[in-house]
Amino acid sequence: MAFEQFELACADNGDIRLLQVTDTHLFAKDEHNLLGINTSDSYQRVVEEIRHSQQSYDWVLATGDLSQDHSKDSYRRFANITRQLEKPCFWLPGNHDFRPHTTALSESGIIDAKHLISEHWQIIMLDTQVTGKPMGLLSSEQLEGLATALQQYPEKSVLICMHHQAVPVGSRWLDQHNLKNADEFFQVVAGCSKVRAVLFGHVHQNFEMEHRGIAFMASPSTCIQFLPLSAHFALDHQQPGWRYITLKSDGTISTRVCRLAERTFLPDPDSKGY
Ligand SMILES: Nc1ncnc2c1ncn2[C@@H]1O[C@@H]2COP(=O)(O)O[C@H]2[C@H]1O
Ligand SMILES: [Fe+2]
Repeated sequence: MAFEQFELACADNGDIRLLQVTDTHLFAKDEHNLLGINTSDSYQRVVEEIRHSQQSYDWVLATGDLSQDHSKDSYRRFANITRQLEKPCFWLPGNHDFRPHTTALSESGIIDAKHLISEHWQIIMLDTQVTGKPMGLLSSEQLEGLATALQQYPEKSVLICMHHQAVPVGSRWLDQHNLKNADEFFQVVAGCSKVRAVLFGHVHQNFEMEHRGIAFMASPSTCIQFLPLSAHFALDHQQPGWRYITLKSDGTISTRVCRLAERTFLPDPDSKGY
């Protein structure tokens, strides 16, 4: 199995400049919220802040859990807010996404391609969803597609994106919902020294760690934040955020996480989960 390919143009200096938004958890209805945060308002504020920032980016990557209520309208809402960024957006599914209704994404201009190719880099967007379960798993088709992509362009540096964490983030309650066959994933990437980074969502926090020579990076959600290194479910009062990533032509990466400055979005302190 091979993934459908999409050619990525680079900036004048050869860089691939990315913006990651993740875990928007949107609803169809304007007034619905997740643990006290109106997820539409928080994503809209994030997009406004990105528009006002000086940082340039050419492509948007959305790394799953775009919807919280499974509705087609929640995916239309995602596309409508994301459109304001005025850059092409690629997406991959998280555990909360509902595949029969994600068709609303492509109908609204969000790009479905999962294998993005540029002169010096390839970006591979993997599907780790197990329908109805919070944990992640790479199917044999996904592992085969990954292996095929790595073999096809052995000279290109690689960024792999997926929703779930392939390495523990250090919170017991959250790490039980991890990528269950991370060992199989590592077997496939072990054959390729060009894998530079794995970018993920799901953990609703800024996380950066090097493991087996690969940079693992997760980013704040655009809505609720989980408290890092907590054994039990706990929310953080940090604000919604996003990440910029620059893939340079020499195979190196520079990255930066940003958050909303004003403390507008505060979750319900009595939340026990969702
Ligand atoms: N209190 C909790 N304990 C364990 N898991 C939870 C709890 N609350 C929510 N979850 C699950 O953990 C997941 C982590 O992030 P998600 O947004 O994917 O969705 C969350 C839920 O599926
Ligand atoms: Fe998730």
